[in-house]
Amino acid sequence: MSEHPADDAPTILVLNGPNLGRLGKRQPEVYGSTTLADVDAGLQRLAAELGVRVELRQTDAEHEMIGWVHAAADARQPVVLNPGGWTHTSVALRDACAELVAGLVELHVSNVHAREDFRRHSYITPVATGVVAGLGVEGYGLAVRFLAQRAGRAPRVGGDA
Ligand SMILES: O=C1C[C@@](O)(C(=O)O)C[C@@H](O)[C@@H]1O
Repeated sequence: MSEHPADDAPTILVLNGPNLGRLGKRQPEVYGSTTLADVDAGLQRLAAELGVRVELRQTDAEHEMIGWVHAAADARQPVVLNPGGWTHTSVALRDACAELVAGLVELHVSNVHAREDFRRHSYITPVATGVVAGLGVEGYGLAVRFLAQRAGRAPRVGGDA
């Protein structure tokens, strides 16, 4: 456990797509009452514990998100991505994500498989390392923990076999 990440500590990007800036007030019966600012605060505490950096961002603009993914690909950074509605619509975002090499966790706060049919198809899943869905905002921390472990910065979830 380290309070201050080392100079070479990896930065895990936590990228959020459209409407996720409204977490906390948006359909609380589906997405809960935690805001994205609350999620960020929790992730910063976790990052300090794991010895990594976490940078959380949100945008409603697809070109901005694609630019962030390109930069993450060039910098070989691990990414947690909640693509929001682009999950089900965006070939362009999937093509950008296909370039990521340091791990991509696709994350959904809600259980997309228990909702409308159109939410069951994701353009992102085939190019993701794995998917977290339906665990509420807790999923963000689990995804960060997984990517930190993958980067060699945290004990394996469940311990070493
Ligand atoms: O905006 C969102 C949020 C979501 O990605 C989730 O976090 O559960 C699920 C998507 O279907 C939806 O469009």
